[in-house]
Amino acid sequence: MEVMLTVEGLEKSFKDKKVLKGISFEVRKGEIMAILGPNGAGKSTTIRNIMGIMYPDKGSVTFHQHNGKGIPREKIGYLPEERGLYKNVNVMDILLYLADLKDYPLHKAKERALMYLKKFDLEGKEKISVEELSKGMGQKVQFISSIIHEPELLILDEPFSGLDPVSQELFKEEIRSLADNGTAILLSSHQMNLVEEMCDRLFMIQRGQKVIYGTLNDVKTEYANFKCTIRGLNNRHELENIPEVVRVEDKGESSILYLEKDVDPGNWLKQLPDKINIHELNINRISLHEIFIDIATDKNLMKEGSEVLA
Ligand SMILES: Nc1ncnc2c1ncn2[C@@H]1O[C@H](COP(=O)(O)OP(=O)(O)OP(=O)(O)O)[C@@H](O)[C@H]1O
Repeated sequence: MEVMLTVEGLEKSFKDKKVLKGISFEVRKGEIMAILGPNGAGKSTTIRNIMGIMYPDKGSVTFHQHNGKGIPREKIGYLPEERGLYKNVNVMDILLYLADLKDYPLHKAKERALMYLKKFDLEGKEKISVEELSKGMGQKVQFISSIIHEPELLILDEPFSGLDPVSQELFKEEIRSLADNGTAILLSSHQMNLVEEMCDRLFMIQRGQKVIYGTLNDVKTEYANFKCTIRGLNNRHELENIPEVVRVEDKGESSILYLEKDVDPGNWLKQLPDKINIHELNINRISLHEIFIDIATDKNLMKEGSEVLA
């Protein structure tokens, strides 16, 4: 797949604090690349450096063959973490104004604005002033403003925050459909369930450094060992002594058994001791949410220095 954006060796310090310590990744045409990490990890700083809101101390950002100040910004759409549109302007005017700033033809912008307002349940709201919109409605308008000019690269910083579940679904579907139509998407979000459902590849930062980079499948195969949830009263010690169990978490009447990497769940089940009390049993791979918590809290299911590369 064609590479749209290349981020190479980004380093950034604020005063004497180094916030980015050599961040490198790429975003390809038609894919959703998630950028993940705990609060303060450096996601928004990375995005701001890509957007030219600030410039890195070291490293480069290349969009197609352009870099630095030569990047054609009209081909990029950006939904910043900080929400905010001009307040006393009506919805259509602000959308047309922002499309015009990207040199997008007015008649096409108007058509697309009406189409998207309808899609996001804002039909008939084009004449009302932005300050009359609810927070979620405002966010929908801001999202529309980031895609109205048909950008080739779309950068979304926390697009789902503050949205109700129905609106989250609408955003999710639209983002997926943009990617399917060729837009390269860089998505930062803390909603791991949504990321897991949507993204093709992911890049995880911890303290300004890469900890994971790869396809969702690779990451799950590499880090997401199986876990077995058993409902039934059991002695923790006995559960811990079952072969290939790494750790056991007690949840009252149920226990979660985390299994070693590369365990074949079918074979593992066959050798469960008879004395284990089982009312219900589930085997699943660890979710992205759990992988994230493990890394962010330094519990580390991962081995030192291991990484997945696309
Ligand atoms: N303008 C700034 N001046 C000084 N420090 C900053 C500035 N912007 C960010 N930082 C610091 O850089 C680090 C990374 O911040 P950043 O906003 O990139 O994190 P983030 O991963 O986006 O976090 P969150 O999930 O909380 O949005 C933090 O320690 C933050 O305090």
